[in-house]
Amino acid sequence: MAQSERVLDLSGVTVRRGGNQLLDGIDWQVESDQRWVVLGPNGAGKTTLLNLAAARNHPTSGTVQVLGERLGAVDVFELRPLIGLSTTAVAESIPNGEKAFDVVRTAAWGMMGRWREEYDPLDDERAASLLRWLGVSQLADRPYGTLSEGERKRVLIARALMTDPELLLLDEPAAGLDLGAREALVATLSGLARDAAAPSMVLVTHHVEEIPPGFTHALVLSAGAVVAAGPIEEALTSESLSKAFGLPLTLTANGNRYTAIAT
Ligand SMILES: Nc1ncnc2c1ncn2[C@@H]1O[C@H](COP(=O)(O)OP(=O)(O)OP(=O)(O)O)[C@@H](O)[C@H]1O
Repeated sequence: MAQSERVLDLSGVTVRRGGNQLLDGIDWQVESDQRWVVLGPNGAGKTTLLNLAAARNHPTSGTVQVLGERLGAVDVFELRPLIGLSTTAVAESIPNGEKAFDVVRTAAWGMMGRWREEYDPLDDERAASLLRWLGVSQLADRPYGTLSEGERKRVLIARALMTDPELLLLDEPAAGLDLGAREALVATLSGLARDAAAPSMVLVTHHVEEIPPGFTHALVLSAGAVVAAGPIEEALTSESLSKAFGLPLTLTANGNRYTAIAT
């Protein structure tokens, strides 16, 4: 994309469910050349926010525009193929017996498992090259249920990229990975973040150590409200993290990686 375009535009967004206020007056804009990390404690509303961005949920009040289309005034089934999504809910919907190759390939049809759909050779090539790019092409014929957590995460990111989306949403992609697998995934996502041809990205995480270099912006959430949002070096600070997590934290930047500890 030569020129930056607005891919997400949330204005005064509130989400209420079952008497709970999940999001409270969120204003947030994401441009196509930005890569955002969303941080906050358990229950802050991160997944709720990602589900709005994924056109999987609607706000109770306020407006959400995704890729220039307003939720509530657009057929979400036309919008969803433009959005690559990797979440626990997606991971849990994949049949265990599905081959890794088909986990990726079925995204072309917006399906979770193979049925009677037909694929053209371009779909096959794309699925194979994504598995290769994520370093898991040797697993193409393995049933999804037999993959390790780290292997699954990579296959799910390949699946999220299958439709060549304009927006890529990753919910805790490094959760459950061992140190080596986490570092390898951070490096892969860093490469993607720095690729000008890659989609706009929003990555939800609990841990600053998991922020891939190349991510440009941060949104810090707490109790459904924005604590800080903007360029990562301005929004991600000891102060914003301490406020969000409710304890004194010191954030340290080591080159282009971060650590945070209680002080
Ligand atoms: N359908 C619902 N009805 C009532 N409360 C809900 C509903 N869905 C989510 N919540 C509550 O809304 C809050 C925000 O949930 P959400 O999953 O968005 O948080 P999160 O930041 O992703 O949390 P975590 O880091 O633990 O995954 C939580 O307190 C959750 O219990």
